[in-house]
This record gives sequence, C-alpha cells and structure tokens, in this order.
Amino acid sequence: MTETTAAVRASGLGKHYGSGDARVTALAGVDVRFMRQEFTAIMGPSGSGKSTLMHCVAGLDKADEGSVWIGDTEVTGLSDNALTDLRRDRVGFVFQAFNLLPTLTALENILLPFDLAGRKPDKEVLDRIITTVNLKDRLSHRPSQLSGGQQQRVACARALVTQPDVVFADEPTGALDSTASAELLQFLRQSVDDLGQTVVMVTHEPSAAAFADRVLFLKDGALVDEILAPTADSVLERMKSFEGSVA
Ligand SMILES: Nc1ncnc2c1ncn2[C@@H]1O[C@H](COP(=O)(O)OP(=O)(O)OP(=O)(O)O)[C@@H](O)[C@H]1O
Repeated sequence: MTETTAAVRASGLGKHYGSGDARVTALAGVDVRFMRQEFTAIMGPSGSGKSTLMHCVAGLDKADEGSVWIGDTEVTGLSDNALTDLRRDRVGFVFQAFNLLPTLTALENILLPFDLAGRKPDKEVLDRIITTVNLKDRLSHRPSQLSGGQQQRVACARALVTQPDVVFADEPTGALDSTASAELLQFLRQSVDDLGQTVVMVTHEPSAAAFADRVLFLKDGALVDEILAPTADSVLERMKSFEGSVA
C-alpha cells in the first residue's frame, strides 16, 4: 500500500479527557489508513473510542497527539478557518440523526454544501446520485414529508454530491428500521463500487458491518483486530471476544 492510495491516514493519534484520577484515554496512539474506494466499518465496545477516532480523523475534534492527513493535506495544524473549508469541500458526513434543515426541500438540502461554498454542482454527478438514492420524485418534499429512510438518503446524497475525499458515517442506520437500513447500506456500498467513493462507518451492527470491505475493531482506544471481506457471522464471531462489554 502506498501513501498515495490512502484517502485518510492517521499516526500516533492520542486523545485524553479529564485529568488526574479522572483522566480517560479515549485514543491510545492509533495508526490507521482508510484506502481510496474502500468501505471500512469501525466496531468495538461502547466507550472504546469509535466516535472519538472518527471525529479526530474527520477534523471535527482535535487530537492531543499524532497527525492526520486527508489526501495530501495535514489536517492537524490547520487553522480553524482552513479546517472549516476542508470539512465543507473534502469531507462528507452522515449522522444517526439525519441533520437536515427542516425548512429546505430535499433538493435544497442536497445542494446546501454548494450554496455554502458559492459553487455550482456538476449536473451529471447530481443526477447520478439522485437516481442512485432513488429520490427523483421526492425532491420538492421537506424532511417532515419524508420517511426516516428517505431523509437519511437525502443526507447521504448531500454528503456525496461534492465528491468528497471521504464520507464519514456515524451509526447511519441507528434510527432506521431493518428495510430502510439495508437500502441505506446498499446505497453506501454502491457509492464505493459505482461512484468510486471512500466510506468510513461506525456501527454496532454486524449485519451493517458486513456491507464493508474491511472491519476494524477498537478496544480501550486501540485498534486490536481487523477482518477483510466480512460477513455478519464472521463479525459476530469476532465480537464474541469482546463479549460483556459490547453495547
Ligand atoms: N467529552 C468527553 N468528556 C469526557 N470523556 C469523554 C468525552 N467524550 C468521550 N469520552 C470518553 O472517551 C471514551 C471514548 O468515547 P467514544 O464516544 O469515542 O466511544 P465509542 O466507542 O464511540 O462509544 P459508543 O459506542 O458508546 O458511542 C469513553 O470512555 C468516553 O466516556
């Protein structure tokens, strides 16, 4: 693996909360690479550092130690303004709680990153993404007029439409029923296979992780295991070694 094929890489990533007896090590020197056009799932017991890792590599939070690169840009060390631009232009986010703007239509929500950046979308890419997420006949609806699954597909389209270096998804199916979850995961899978996207997803669900190319396991702030070409069964089997502490 060469550095040029890593969409995101981090080395020696450390993050601590509190001090003295109350000091918690959320990340204990993590080295990780997320390769281009790869779908990676991050799993681990509750409190193992999954969200902290995602937030630090995505530039949403600052690590105490170590470095992060998105493409060839070293994220650690950027000014707050440069970080805001980088997140807007080169990173896509999907959260459990859709985070759509209620007064905007589906299409306006999808185009929001372009409005914020004062840029125009690539029409071909926009059409392709809207077709892939199957939202063509819902574009003029507001979020309250859409199902949870449709709202999350709007959030995904918004995350993908700028063709970011990487999309980070934090429990994206946490608020969806099983049918809507499977559709959403299939769409994330397609965004990697058909659109060449790079996706990193935090999940508790072995069945969700099975859509990924690779599953990383965190424990006590450290990467402790990895599965390539996962299935729900192989993930579940591996999780048993963490039994008792899985959320
Ligand atoms: N703002 C904070 N202040 C203090 N401690 C924190 C803070 N955020 C996280 N932690 C601690 O850091 C550790 C890692 O938390 P993190 O949220 O990254 O874990 P997680 O694996 O995402 O957990 P979960 O699966 O429950 O969401 C935990 O011990 C948590 O209590």
